[in-house]
Amino acid sequence: MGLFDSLKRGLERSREALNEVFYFGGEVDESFWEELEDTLVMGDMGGEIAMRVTDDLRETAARKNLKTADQLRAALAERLREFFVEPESDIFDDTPSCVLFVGINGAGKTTTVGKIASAEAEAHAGKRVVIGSADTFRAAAIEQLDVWGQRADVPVIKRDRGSDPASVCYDVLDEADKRGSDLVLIDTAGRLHSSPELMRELAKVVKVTRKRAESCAAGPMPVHVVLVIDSATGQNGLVQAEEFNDALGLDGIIMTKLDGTAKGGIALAVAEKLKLPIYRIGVGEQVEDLQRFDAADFCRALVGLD
Ligand SMILES: Nc1nc2c(ncn2[C@@H]2O[C@H](COP(=O)(O)OP(=O)(O)OP(=O)(O)O)[C@@H](O)[C@H]2O)c(=O)[nH]1
Repeated sequence: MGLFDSLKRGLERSREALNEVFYFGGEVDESFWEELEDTLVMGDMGGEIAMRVTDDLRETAARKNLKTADQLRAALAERLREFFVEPESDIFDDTPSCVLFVGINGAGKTTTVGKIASAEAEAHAGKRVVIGSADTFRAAAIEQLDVWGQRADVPVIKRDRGSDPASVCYDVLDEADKRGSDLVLIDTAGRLHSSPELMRELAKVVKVTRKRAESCAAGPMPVHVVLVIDSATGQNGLVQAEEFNDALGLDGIIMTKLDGTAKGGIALAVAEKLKLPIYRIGVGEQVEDLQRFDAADFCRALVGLD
């Protein structure tokens, strides 16, 4: 299945709901606009964005005399596209780079680190990738990363369960520095954004990593903090993103599980509210189920265009 097809399949729920709205017989009337707004709200975009999009589309339709379902669909996809932020560069391509993966429990951090390590090691022969396991809380996370590391032939730097995650990150950077690594991917333990103590611990992890990364032998290594969000968490994903951003200053987002029951709108709500780029999306559990985020494709898939 092509990338666009798997995205389309993942966003099926939103597409089907919008298909019903666009299945109007004759003229676009008041009820069309009401249904459109309701459907966008149900798609996890949030009331404010849904209202803004509907109002703007209504104005565009009147100005450009858009009447057919196809014309309106295309205009909707274009309007939605405007909410997304283009990254200045790709943090996994533009090396040297150290990326810290943060997020709530079970969001898909460990799996995403593994998928990216595999994809980057495979796509670029000679690229020196290293995985750091700073999830010292969940023993299975270390084992999971070991499996991904072996599969991708990428070293995994780890310490015993219960070790201080900030000092693990220091050691990971030390090791990466010695090896002359290009890309350092660090998994952190899942935590609730509502736990001040765990968020403080994470802020320390980020601070220590940044500090050590400044003094790499080959020059300072940029550190990026990426929030991994399970798309199926709906509007709660926005609360998570705001809290993690307040505590850490995020650089970007990765949305996982867009293949499941996700409706997709949360990606848009987070991108719009925090003005952060989405670097990758997860559309399954396997190594190949990770895509670069393409806002135009995403919006077309969301509204049911091919
Ligand atoms: N369907 C689907 N499942 C995914 C995706 N990404 C991750 N998963 C699954 O989600 C579950 C949790 O993933 P993990 O990577 O262990 O999550 P985590 O964020 O590291 O978890 P904690 O360490 O507990 O915080 C696993 O069963 C993964 O296979 C995705 O894009 N699609």
